Amino acid sequence: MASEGPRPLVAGNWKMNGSVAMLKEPRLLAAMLKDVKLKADVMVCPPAILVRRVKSVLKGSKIKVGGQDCHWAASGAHTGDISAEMLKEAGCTAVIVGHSERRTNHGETDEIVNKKARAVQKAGLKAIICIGETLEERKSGKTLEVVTRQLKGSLPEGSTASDTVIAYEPVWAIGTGLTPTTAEVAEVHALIRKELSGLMGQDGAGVRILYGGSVKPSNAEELMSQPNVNGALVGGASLKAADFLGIIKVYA
Ligand SMILES: O=C(CO)COP(=O)(O)O
Repeated sequence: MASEGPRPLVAGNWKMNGSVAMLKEPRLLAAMLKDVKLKADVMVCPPAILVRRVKSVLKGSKIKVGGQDCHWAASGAHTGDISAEMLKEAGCTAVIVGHSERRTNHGETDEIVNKKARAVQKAGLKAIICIGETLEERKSGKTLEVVTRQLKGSLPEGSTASDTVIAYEPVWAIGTGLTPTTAEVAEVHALIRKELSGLMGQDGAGVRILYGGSVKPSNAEELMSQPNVNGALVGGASLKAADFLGIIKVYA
């Protein structure tokens, strides 16, 4: 049973994967979901260069398209970057910001993530803000402290339930096949909910809190049934329509 709360979101983060040949997967997914009544929103976040093509393949389906990152400025001298406005024009309704791979590989701090999230919200899109502890931080008992600090630092002032999604992704669970226990997931999600209520007031209850990190068809049901887990951010298992469907079906 999926847990109570805001309408869930299952989002697939393709990361730096995808090609024109791979467009058959979202096409297949749209066909498979055509007559399924879902209690969740579904989204795919391909590399920016594929957004328009994925959008066109998904035309007429319920599946939404999101970006994986953006610059905090709307335009300007930022070679190699793209803005939230550009992703919006290409058909995105959300943008992931602060993924741990961006934080680690591109030195993104909470302050940078906050600016990016604000730019996404200003463009009229949903910011999917990622937070999560490293293995070292978990082992030294710092998980709750780290998650609280990242949340407070990365969430723009004035965020609302309709323009904000939080994704809790323990860094050590990403792409490793490892997941926290259900009790550990529930503990962190409860903390995030409490902090959101403190920061946003009543709106905090309506923010979707996704779990991400080695979500697969075989563990999705158990993870998604934890209190305050309102969907998933899926990496590897979102690349094949059949696997992604196996996760989405938790909400069918
Ligand atoms: O980082 C993730 C999604 O953003 C999770 O990746 P995996 O599902 O491949 O572990």
